[in-house]
Amino acid sequence: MHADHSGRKEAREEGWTARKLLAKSRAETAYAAGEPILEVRDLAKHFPLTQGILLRRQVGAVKAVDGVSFDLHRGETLGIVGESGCGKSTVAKMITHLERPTAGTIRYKGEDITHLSGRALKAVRRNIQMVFQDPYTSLNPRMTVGDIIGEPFDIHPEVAPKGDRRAKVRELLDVVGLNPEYINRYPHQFSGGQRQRIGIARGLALRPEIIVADEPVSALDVSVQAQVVNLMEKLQNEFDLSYIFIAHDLSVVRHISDRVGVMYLGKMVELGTDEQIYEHPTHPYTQALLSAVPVPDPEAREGRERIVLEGDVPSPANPPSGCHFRTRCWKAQERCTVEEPLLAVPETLEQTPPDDPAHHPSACHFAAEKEEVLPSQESRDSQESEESQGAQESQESRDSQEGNA
Ligand SMILES: Nc1ncnc2c1ncn2[C@@H]1O[C@H](COP(=O)(O)OP(=O)(O)OP(=O)(O)O)[C@@H](O)[C@H]1O
Repeated sequence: MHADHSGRKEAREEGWTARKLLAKSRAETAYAAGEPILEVRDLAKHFPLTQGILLRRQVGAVKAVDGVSFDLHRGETLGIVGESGCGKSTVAKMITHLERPTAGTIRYKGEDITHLSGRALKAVRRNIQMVFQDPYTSLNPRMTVGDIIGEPFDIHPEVAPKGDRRAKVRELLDVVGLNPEYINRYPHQFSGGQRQRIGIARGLALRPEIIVADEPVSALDVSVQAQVVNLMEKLQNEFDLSYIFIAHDLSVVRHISDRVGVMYLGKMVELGTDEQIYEHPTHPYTQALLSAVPVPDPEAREGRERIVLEGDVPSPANPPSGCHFRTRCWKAQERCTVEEPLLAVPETLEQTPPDDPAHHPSACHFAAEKEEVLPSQESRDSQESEESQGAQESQESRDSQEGNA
């Protein structure tokens, strides 16, 4: 009986292993055929809101991320942009397994990694590293730079055996443009830009394939921001890296991104190539964000219309029904209250040819390029209709005068 039981167990385990191997080889085949390196589908994170001290009752949830989908291709940089609190960092934390998703899937090279744990998770984590926002707080002030950059080797000793570590750290310092002689210095002995280089060196230590950079330059002076962005571009080419580059400002990601996703209140509202987002935005929120980007050329600045959004971003604990942006949108209508627009090529733009830059996913029932949608255009429309009504009335009065004559 016992022998029979263990025999069945073995057979079951063999079956599992065979199924796992089959799934893995299927995943690898799919990836080899040019699949995205990372696929994120319907990702959600709802943080429970609780009440009471002893009996913590859940009274609601903060919908920090609420159904976000995108792909990342090898060697590509996907910029993710949106105002503070829209869920960018939570997306980054779920991809790097610092937060567990409430729903949705994350696939890495075709393999579902959403709920991995133990050794399998450790192996994947090596390939997906994070660079944090604030180089002033993310580096331990009591550790030397050598220890900070070399710390990931404690978890993955196979990458750098003990005797090799200092040499590897020196190499990494050199790669990010810092003097390898600084290996024994402490974070406070470096400037902000240098500290972010240390953070990047640490992110590179395990030779990852994907780096998720959560606002890596937001805490730096503008002049230093460009240097760090340039460094990240150089490293991308050198190490064949794919980036998810998060920022709250569209102008920061423009230089480095191949594609850009715009987030608002837990949702991705527009996704497109550099040209589609910056030159042909169709979602009112993207248009508003772009209108706030500083323009150095005074002539271009003069001809530009600024869209000032009214009100604050609503609470993700109680987002508006239908379209989350409708409470601040000048185009909102009844349909926006009841029907949530999905991130897809909108009905209003379906007739445009696929190679038209306006033809890209935008979560708006009334998506259209800016010149057609600005309030000034609406007022021009009503002026025109008033004028045509006036013209019609004067024609009628002329006709009646002629008739009288
Ligand atoms: N652990 C948590 N518990 C409860 N709510 C959280 C938690 N982490 C984040 N939130 C909430 O989720 C929402 C999204 O936060 P998140 O940090 O992802 O936004 P963000 O776009 O990255 O903003 P920022 O640029 O300010 O970091 C916010 O309303 C935030 O308060």
